[in-house]
Amino acid sequence: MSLYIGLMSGTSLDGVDGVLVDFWAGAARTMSAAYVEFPQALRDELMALQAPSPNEIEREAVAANQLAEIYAGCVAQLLAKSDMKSADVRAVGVHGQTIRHRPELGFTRQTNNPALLAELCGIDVIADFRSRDVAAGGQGAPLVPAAHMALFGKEGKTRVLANIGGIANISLLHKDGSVGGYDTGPGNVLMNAWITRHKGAEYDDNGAWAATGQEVPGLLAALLAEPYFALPAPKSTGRDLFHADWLDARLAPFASARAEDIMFTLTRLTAVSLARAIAPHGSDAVYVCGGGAYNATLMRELQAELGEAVKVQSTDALGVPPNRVEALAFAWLAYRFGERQPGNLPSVTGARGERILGALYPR
Ligand SMILES: Nc1ncnc2c1ncn2[C@@H]1O[C@H](COP(=O)(O)OP(=O)(O)OP(=O)(O)O)[C@@H](O)[C@H]1O
Ligand SMILES: CC(=O)N[C@H]1[C@@H]2OC[C@@H](O2)[C@@H](O)[C@@H]1O[C@H](C)C(=O)O
Repeated sequence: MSLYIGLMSGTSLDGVDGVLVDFWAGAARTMSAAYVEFPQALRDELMALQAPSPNEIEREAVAANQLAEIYAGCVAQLLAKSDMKSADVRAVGVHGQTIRHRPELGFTRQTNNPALLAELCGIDVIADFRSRDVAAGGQGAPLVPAAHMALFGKEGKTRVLANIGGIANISLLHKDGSVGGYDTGPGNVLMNAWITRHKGAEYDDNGAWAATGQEVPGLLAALLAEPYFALPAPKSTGRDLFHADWLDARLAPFASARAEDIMFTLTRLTAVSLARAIAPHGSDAVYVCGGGAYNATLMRELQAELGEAVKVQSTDALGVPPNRVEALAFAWLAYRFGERQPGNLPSVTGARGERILGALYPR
C-alpha cells in the first residue's frame, strides 16, 4: 500500500475535507473520507484575516494552531474509518487556509501550523504547496489540474473539470494530453455573501432561492466588466479581489432590484464566466466538483450556457463525489512529493519550469 492523506480547506471557509487514499501501482483508491466543520468563531477570524487588520501576526498564529488541531481531528477520523494506524500513512498533504494570494508581489500565504499537525498526528506532513511555484514565477494556483489529468484524463477525449468552491477554477484536459486551466472568477463566494446578508443562511441550498428570481437587466454585464474576466491565462484570483465590497460597489446603481433577482444574477455570473472559459475548448464533457455541484440552479445555468452538445454533470459520473475531489488532489500532491516528482504544470501556472511542491515536516 502507498497511503496518503489529503486535507483541503478552501476559500469558502466552511471546514476541512479529508481523504485517505491508496496510490499503490498508480491507481487512486479512496479508503475513507471525512469532513470537519470549523467553529463559527474560527470562520469569522479567518474571514477577518483576509484583509489588513490590527495585530495580524499574533492572530494568524493563533488561528493556525486552531486549524492544526482541527486538521488532526480530521486525520484521526480518516484513520478510524479505514481501520488504519498513523504508521501506515506515508504523509499528510495539507493545503492550509489561504489568507492572502498575491503572486504579482511574489507571495501567497496559506496559514497553518504543519509542525503542530505533525506533532499531533505522528505522520509526515507536507505543507505550503504553492510557494515554490510562485518562487518560480508562477501563479501558485490552480494546482489541481495536474492531479485532475493524472486521475481523470482520458486519451482521445477533451474533458473539462470545473471546481466550484468559493472561487471557481477549470482544468482543461485536452485530448492530445496537454493541460490548461485557470481561475475563472467567483464560484460561491459572492452568492454566499448575498444570501448570508439577506437570509442569514450560509449558502443557497440547491440554488432554491436563486431559482425564485430573474436576471436583473444590466447587472450581469456590469459584473462581467471586471477586468479580471478578460485577462489572458495564466491567472488566479481569490477573496483578495472578489469580496463583499467589490460586490457592493457594482450593485450601487441597482439599489431597487429585488434581493432574489440579485441572487439569481450572481448565480448566472458564476455560470456565465465558467461557460465563457470552457466553450472555446471544444470539450466532450464537463465534470463539476466542489460545493457548487450541489446547486441545481447553477448546474442548470451552466448547462444552458454551454448548450446541449456538451453534457454537464458532477464528478460522481467519474466515481468521485464532488466534495472529495480537491482533497484527493492534495493527497496526490503529497504522493508526488513522496516520489520527489513535480506537482505543478508550467502550462497552467506560468512557472518557469516543473518543481517539486511542498515542504516536509517529519513526524
Ligand atoms: N447543497 C448545496 N447547495 C448549494 N450550494 C452548496 C451546497 N453544498 C455546498 N454548497 C456550496 O459550496 C461551498 C463549499 O464548496 P467547497 O467546499 O468546494 O469550497 P472550498 O473548497 O472552500 O473552496 P475553493 O475550491 O475555492 O478553495 C459552500 O460554501 C456553498 O456555497
Ligand atoms: C490561492 C488559493 O488558495 N487558490 C485556490 C482558490 O480556490 C479555488 C481557486 O482559488 C484555486 O486557484 C485554488 O484552489 C485549488 C484547490 C487549486 O489550487 O487548484
